Amino acid sequence: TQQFFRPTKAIIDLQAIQQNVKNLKEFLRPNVQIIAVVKANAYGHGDVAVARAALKAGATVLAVATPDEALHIRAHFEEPDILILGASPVSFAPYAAQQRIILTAFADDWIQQAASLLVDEALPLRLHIKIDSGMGRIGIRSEQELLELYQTIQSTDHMELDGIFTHFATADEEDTLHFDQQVQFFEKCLAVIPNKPRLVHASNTAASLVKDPHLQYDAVRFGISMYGLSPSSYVKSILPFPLLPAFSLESELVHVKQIKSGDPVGYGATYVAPTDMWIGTIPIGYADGVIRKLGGQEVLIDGQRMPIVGRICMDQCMVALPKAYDIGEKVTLIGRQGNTGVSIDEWATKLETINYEIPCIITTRVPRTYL
Ligand SMILES: Cc1ncc(COP(=O)(O)O)c(CNc2conc2O)c1O
Repeated sequence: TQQFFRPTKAIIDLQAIQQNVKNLKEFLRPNVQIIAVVKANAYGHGDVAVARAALKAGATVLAVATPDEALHIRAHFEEPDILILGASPVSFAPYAAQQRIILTAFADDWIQQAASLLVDEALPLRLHIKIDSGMGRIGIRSEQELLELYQTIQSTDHMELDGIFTHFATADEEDTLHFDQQVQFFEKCLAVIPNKPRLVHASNTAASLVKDPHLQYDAVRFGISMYGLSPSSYVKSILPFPLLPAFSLESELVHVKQIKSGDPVGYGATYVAPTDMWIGTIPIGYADGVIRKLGGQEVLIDGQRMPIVGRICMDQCMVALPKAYDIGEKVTLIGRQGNTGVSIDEWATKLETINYEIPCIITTRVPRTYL
């Protein structure tokens, strides 16, 4: 494996991933399968390592967003089913059949075009029909459309209907109006198809944790809380079991200096030392995902919270220190030191976004290492 000389790294706790999956498995109705959602490089945690941990802990299916993610996963895992949750180009159909990758179907003409590319395939292409019950993204939106698609797949060689699913837009919210309407439409869809396919699934993390167990159907799609994060503050207030955060972001001080009152720090000289003080420099910047809007965010050094000062640079940022520290002093940007912590949720609040986005924006320049 490649050696990294810069001390900046993300640390992924695979035991936490496994424990989160095990806790969910215990919580679900018996025989409900776990589809581990490892798309977007496992929400920035490293898809191969997370997939291995999730499978070890009881997940049976891996879900990704794109054909390229699916091929990358299949290259590391011979056995498990892989489901592409998003749209795949028709041209990918033969590769999916060969590589036993399950595709999401929701358009009749896509089926017709794909069929023409499958004539020489030994293995059938497995499909899950996507129902757009109120997410407004991809999927069929009427029972009529569903029946047509169902019939087309049934009458097409080299294709097999393996599943049917929908995705909830508001499962993580307290108000259930829209959610109930989505369930109602999905149930109507299930009622009109002649035979139930192998895997009916609808629930994401939020629905799996806080909604009627009936909605677990044959499998749930487990994403955000596999990484130890709660889908929303509402869900966080009623979690059925504790979540173990898996993501930490660490570096070290590479320079420490004392500056005088009035001395400037960073681009634009926007920060001016209010007194004589110590400044540390950390080799991480916005090209690593520590975007400039994080200016002022506190990091952990020596078990204490200290603020980033001055504008965050592309590769470095500066921190106000209470005293001198040695070069190499550990800096925790996300994670814990003793009983002090900076969480992904804290970054999300500061950046006026959701926790999902934070590990995803930590760029590939930051190596993912594993516990
Ligand atoms: C179709 C589908 N199923 C399951 C999940 C997992 O959801 P969870 O992480 O809440 O468990 C997602 C997440 N998709 C996205 C998460 O953030 N933006 C998205 O589009 C999804 O798009």
